Amino acid sequence: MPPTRVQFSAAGMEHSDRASEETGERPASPALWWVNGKGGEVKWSFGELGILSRKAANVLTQPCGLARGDRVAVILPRVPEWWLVNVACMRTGLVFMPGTTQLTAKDILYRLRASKAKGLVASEEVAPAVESIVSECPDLKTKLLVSPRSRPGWLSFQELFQCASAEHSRVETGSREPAAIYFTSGTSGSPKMAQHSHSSLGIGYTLCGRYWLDLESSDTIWNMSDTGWIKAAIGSVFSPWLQGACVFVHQMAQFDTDTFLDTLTTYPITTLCCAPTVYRMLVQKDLKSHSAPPTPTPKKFLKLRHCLTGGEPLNAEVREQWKRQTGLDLHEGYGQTEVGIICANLKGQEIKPGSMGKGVLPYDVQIIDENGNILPTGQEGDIALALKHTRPFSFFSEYVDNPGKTAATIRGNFYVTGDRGVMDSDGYFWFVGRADDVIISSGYRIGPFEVESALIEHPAVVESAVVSSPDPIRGEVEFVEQLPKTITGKIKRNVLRDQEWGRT
Ligand SMILES: Nc1ncnc2c1ncn2[C@@H]1O[C@H](COP(=O)(O)OP(=O)(O)OP(=O)(O)O)[C@@H](O)[C@H]1O
Repeated sequence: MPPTRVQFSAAGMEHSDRASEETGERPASPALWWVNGKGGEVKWSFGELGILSRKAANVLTQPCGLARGDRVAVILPRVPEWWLVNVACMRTGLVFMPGTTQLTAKDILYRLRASKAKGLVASEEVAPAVESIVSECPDLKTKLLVSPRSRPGWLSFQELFQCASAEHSRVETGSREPAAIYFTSGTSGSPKMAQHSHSSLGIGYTLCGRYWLDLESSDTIWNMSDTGWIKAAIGSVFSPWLQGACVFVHQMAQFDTDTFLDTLTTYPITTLCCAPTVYRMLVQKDLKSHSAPPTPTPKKFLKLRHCLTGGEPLNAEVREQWKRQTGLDLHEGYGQTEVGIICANLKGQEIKPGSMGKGVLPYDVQIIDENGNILPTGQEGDIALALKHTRPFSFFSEYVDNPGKTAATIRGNFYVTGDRGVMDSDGYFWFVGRADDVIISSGYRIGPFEVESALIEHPAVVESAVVSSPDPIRGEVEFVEQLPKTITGKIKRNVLRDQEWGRT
């Protein structure tokens, strides 16, 4: 690995920091470049990130009293401290458990109790929700507030950080030791606690950073994912830093398309990663004046060259409009909290509109039947990953405290994703739907995504969701102002289905 790359775990990171400092080969661009649109700006080199994260590590272990293996819930918006606490947890062997600030008191209670978290790092906006439930969390021993103001009952990150030492001896964590717990989106039920190791995060995202995100140390990636989801680990921590690339963050109070487009014309962002919902909103605007360089328009994107999306299906119509208006392809990835990226449209590969691309390394992706047999190309079945002799190094370790659910993901020699799809004769995968969402009508199996993609072609339809309904004759489509979504922005088809079936 070239010396400009940052290696994880913390041991590799410190070694790499030092080696590249000595040879002067550190990337010119910062490790983290944060702006808030109100004049606030933070730029940290990899060396500064090293020093500051050692201070943060001392805050977590000394005044907070947390120790290797303890679970720490981190509920912060996109503030620079989120990145510090993330690296500090790696250095100290603490298990990082991110959560979005959109969590309600009930959600936080569920997460703290289910995980038996010992520590909590939160921002001011979630402090009242935490205070309303904290008496029901007997395992929680420390609450750390990231805010310029202090608050009774909380330790202050800012105060402790000021006087913390920058000397810290990292914990020598093992490759299979827990590094993080991610709660899944909860699209199909209660969120599950997918536990990742220092190997699955630390090494697992190398290939994704190099090949799907196409990052090099001269790149700057803007990944819009909320800090609470694994997509933030993929696009805002491990994949970029393993390539020595700069992570760009714009902390917007609220997403708005004008600010978004202005950011791309102001900062040298080369790589953009957003949920399909964001692209669906953007293509409603006139983007012609925002094309990629070298088009000489006054408002061109400064450096944008590679656009990515994932998390839910991308309709071919949206991809076409984005390409037509900006001149840029959208490279879709398909993945899961549990195993990272499974299929993707890699740079240089032909994109087949509507397909989520080919299986990516280190996985052998197959379509299988209910008995674990590989199906011929063109036939719909369960999307699965072949398990050879050992569990792939990039796999989650388990669903915490849920051996039944962990075991249910295995069928014969395969890990089953829970999604249905088809592989064509060129090896491209086509998403049909989650196994639970597939609609059975008059004996036919209908993938909701295919119908949704047809509906969205109509100019009056921004987005669509198709679910089954108990009336076999009724075939009408309902027009609504808004679709129910998870806090990640994914359409909750299970809520629509429950409405249709009178289960709400
Ligand atoms: N490019 C994509 N195309 C279609 N579906 C996708 C794509 N990327 C991700 N998905 C869907 O998202 C799922 C993974 O999402 P995530 O790990 O956030 O949990 P979730 O399945 O949404 O939540 P839960 O497991 O709690 O219901 C995939 O299994 C798939 O159903």
